[in-house]
Parts: sequence; structure tokens; C-alpha cells
Amino acid sequence: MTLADKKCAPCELGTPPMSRQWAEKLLNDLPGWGIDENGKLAKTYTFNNFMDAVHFLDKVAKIAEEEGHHPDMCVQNYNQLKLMSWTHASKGLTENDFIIAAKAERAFSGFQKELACAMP
Ligand SMILES: C[C@H](O)[C@H](O)[C@H]1CNC2=NC(N)=NC(=O)C2=N1
Repeated sequence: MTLADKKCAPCELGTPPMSRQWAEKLLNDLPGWGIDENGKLAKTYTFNNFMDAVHFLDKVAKIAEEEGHHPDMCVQNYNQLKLMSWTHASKGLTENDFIIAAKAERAFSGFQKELACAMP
């Protein structure tokens, strides 16, 4: 089962964060993702315009709500969306963060196809 097919587990307060080496291993399956200066799993997506960034934010928001696991999301530089995920309950990274990232990747490839079809 790929990360994107998994479901997020409920975030139990105090669950220890995953090891750095496990995190590095899972990063191999997530092109363009990294661990930022705050220890969050992060990626910045770039779009053709502001509204595409906002529309993709909405798609990720629906995934997060469905999974009960919510990344920080920042629309920046008018056409970029930065996602930053960590598990508040663990004050660190857990597999949930990688599941959200993998689902965002899958949503992004679908969104790119949608945009290509819409192009005149
Ligand atoms: C009660 C609710 O499920 C929890 O507070 C969830 C909500 N979304 C969450 N999102 C993230 N990123 N980390 C959490 O610990 C978390 N906990």
C-alpha cells in the first residue's frame, strides 16, 4: 500500500515523533519535499496564477479535513502554495504528515491534468 492510499491515524497527544532516519527514508518517495528549518515536512508548489494556487489550497484543505490531519498552508508570492506539515500532538513528524504529503502529490498531478484540459 502506498503512502497516498493510507489513512491518517488519530493524533494521540504525546505520541512520540518518528525517527529522523525513518523520516529521511519516507522523503525518498516524495519528490520536492524536505524538512524545513522548523522541522516541518514542507514543499512549495508554483502555479500560473493566484487563483490556481488558491484552488489547490482548497483541494488540500478537503483532504486534510477528511483525514483529520491539517498542514499549515501559505499562499505566497501570488502564485505559490507552501505546505508545511507536522503533528502538533507529537511536536514533531509522524507518518500522518507523510500521508498528507503523498495525498497532496496525488492531488497535484490530478490538478495539473485538470488545468491542462482547461487551457484554450
Ligand atoms: C482533535 C483533532 O483530531 C486533533 O486535534 C488533530 C487535528 N489536526 C491535526 N493536524 C496536525 N497537523 N497535527 C495534529 O496533531 C492534529 N490533531
